[in-house]
Amino acid sequence: MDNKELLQEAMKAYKNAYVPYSHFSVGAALLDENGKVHHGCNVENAAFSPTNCAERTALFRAIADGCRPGSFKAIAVVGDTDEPIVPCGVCRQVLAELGGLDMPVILGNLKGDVMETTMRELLPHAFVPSHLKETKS
Ligand SMILES: O=c1ccn([C@H]2C[C@H](O)[C@@H](CO)O2)c(=O)[nH]1
Ligand SMILES: [Zn+2]
Repeated sequence: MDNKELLQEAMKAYKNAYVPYSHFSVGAALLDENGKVHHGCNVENAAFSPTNCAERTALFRAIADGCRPGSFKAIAVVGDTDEPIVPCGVCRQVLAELGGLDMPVILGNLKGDVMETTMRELLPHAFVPSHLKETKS
């Protein structure tokens, strides 16, 4: 599956976004090592803070379905932004741990603009699980 196809999968998830508060839909498509696509959309809540972004919905869904951290091939994300959408800070932290620092991150918008990057670029000096092992008890 190429970047364009994965962005199209993200567009399918975009249509399922539950966004009664922001009216800002986001879709994500996460490609696993077996070629399966795990879809995610943002799911909002009247209390606001329980809102889950599209990226984390896709990652948590894949983990719940048995995929393991670091095993993903790529994630594509789309939103209705002037430039390709970028993940929020919370999602960057989760993407760094579950996706890994070198996972390709394909960012797009409805106009067809595309930017390909990695978590290493989006979250430099990321706090990752190996840092916890540096604390001796
Ligand atoms: O990369 C992003 C940026 C924002 N959102 C969601 C959170 C909220 O529902 C809405 C507005 O921030 O968009 C995502 O899902 N992914
Ligand atoms: Zn987010």
